[in-house]
Amino acid sequence: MGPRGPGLDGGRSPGAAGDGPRPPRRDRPAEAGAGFAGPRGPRSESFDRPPRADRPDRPPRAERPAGADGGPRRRDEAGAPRPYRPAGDDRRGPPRGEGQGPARGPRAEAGQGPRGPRPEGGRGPRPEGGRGPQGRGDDRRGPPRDDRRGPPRGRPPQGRTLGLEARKLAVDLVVGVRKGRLLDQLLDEGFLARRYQTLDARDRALVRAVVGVALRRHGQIEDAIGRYLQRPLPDKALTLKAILEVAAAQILFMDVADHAAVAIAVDLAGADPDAAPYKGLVNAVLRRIGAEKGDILRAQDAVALDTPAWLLERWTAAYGAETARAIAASHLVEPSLDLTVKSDPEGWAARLGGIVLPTGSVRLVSSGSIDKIEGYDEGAWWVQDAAATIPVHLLGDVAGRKVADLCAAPGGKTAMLAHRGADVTAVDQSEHRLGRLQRNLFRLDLKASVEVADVAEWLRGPFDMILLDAPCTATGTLRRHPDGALSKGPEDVAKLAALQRRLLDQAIRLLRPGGLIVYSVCSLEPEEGPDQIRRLMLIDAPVERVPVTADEVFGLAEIVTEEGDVRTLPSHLPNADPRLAGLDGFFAARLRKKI
Ligand SMILES: C[S@@+](CC[C@H](N)C(=O)[O-])C[C@H]1O[C@@H](n2cnc3c(N)ncnc32)[C@H](O)[C@@H]1O
Repeated sequence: MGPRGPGLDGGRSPGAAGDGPRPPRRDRPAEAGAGFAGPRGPRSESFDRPPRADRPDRPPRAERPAGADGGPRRRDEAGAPRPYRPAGDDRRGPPRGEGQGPARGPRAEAGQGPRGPRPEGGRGPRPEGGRGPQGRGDDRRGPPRDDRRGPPRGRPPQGRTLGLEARKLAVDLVVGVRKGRLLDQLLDEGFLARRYQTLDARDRALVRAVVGVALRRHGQIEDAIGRYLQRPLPDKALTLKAILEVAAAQILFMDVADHAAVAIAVDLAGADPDAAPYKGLVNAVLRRIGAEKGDILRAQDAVALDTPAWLLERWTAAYGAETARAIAASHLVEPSLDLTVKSDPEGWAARLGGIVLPTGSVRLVSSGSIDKIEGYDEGAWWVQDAAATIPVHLLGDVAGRKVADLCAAPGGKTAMLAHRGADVTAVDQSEHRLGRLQRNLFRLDLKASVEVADVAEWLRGPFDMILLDAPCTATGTLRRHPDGALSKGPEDVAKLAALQRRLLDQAIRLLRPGGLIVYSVCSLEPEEGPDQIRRLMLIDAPVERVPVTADEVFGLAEIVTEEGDVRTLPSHLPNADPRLAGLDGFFAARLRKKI
């Protein structure tokens, strides 16, 4: 399947077609532009590097708000992103979803907004006595009462610089995604990845949280910014736009004090030669968003704004309007962390504070680094969406069978196959990703033969069974990879469908007569799923479908199609707690090679 996650390590497929740089998608015309418009009023209108591994085990450290007065500080002025609570910490409840309304209304008290930019290069001492950061203590609880009145006079002011590097990196990552790169790639290799690695765990968590919200809610954020611009910002002003978006993400959706978000954005604009002339605009627009966020959020149709129109249209055609909206709505919620455990799911669920899903996966409201979760070091489990386990289940008993896992990295399915006793050969064209697969297998104490190869040209076998988890558009994993909504376009569907055809034809050649093949993709697009199987039937390929029954998929009758294939949707597996709901959108079909 195409890039998606979290896999064992949450990595995505750099090698997948359609992943290359592409101009930013602009499927919504700019509605407003450069030049502050003033208030218009709301329109109605790992295995080794886990995906969300470093969500904070505590919220990021507090920021000292720029230009803050010396008045008492409220608990929520700390820079902790609201929706990204640690597991088991239910003090704030789930992140806001569609129709849940704004997080909080505009602050009523005076003096909470930003005072405007500090003098250029303003990292130095403030004229007024500043309050220091809350430090690295557990700032979920806020500072001791007395601290809220600010630090003693003369304490060096530093709050504004706290979190600055994290925000700067968040801005650069958003720019990278807008240029067509995948977020996981950017965090995996290259200059931005190195900057990311130099941050401490909490700042890394902050970066991921801010970027995640900025991408997941990109449409609402663009809409909010557009309300206060008279003319569109220049096309090339990617950094300026990202500065606004990153700050607006915090103001609209996270538990970050508005003035802190505004002040840091103004600082970032001031430090960028192209954005510096717009410092005043940044300040004014963000302050208006802060003041009117309640009205803005109430007026927005989050599903329509945050879902690319081409995808919503496709899903409506494929699944109907109601299901299409349900799919899109599930993308607005940060997904759970699913673990595939080697044994004793109930025991692990109890130890980790999770629930056991019908698939046997353990589901957690995750936070913190996954390598800090109990059982990681001993290799008791790996990260894998519950839906991603289904293709291996469809192969049935694999013990002692010669199985080829084609397009295997980072290896979630390889691990399942090896753990079930198969003699596995894992093939992938990405050496880098196979390195991760091998590290993951090592941690799990599992074994597989590994080969770097283009599956379309790989000649081995014959195999008793084949799993082809083909590269795809990954539109079924936008919950986990919201950047996919910005980096993919309709042309990718056709491009990847052509690649899938070639890989599928080759996979059938590698299978022994009577052998089983499971074809899977994490795409919601019919061309990448059922249409591939339909084509095989039409061309009279030497395979026949072996229909899946509900019993084989844990009684989940809703995921079995009329033809006997599996189709999971992000809106499946509902839960009263939206953080525990959903499945990645997978398609899987089982075929037997004719004798
Ligand atoms: C989503 S990933 C597979 C995930 C994996 N099966 C798992 O469960 O962890 C798709 C993989 O296909 C690989 N790939 C893409 N085109 C390929 C080709 N022509 N030959 C071999 N591998 C390819 C990518 O490098 C990527 O690792």
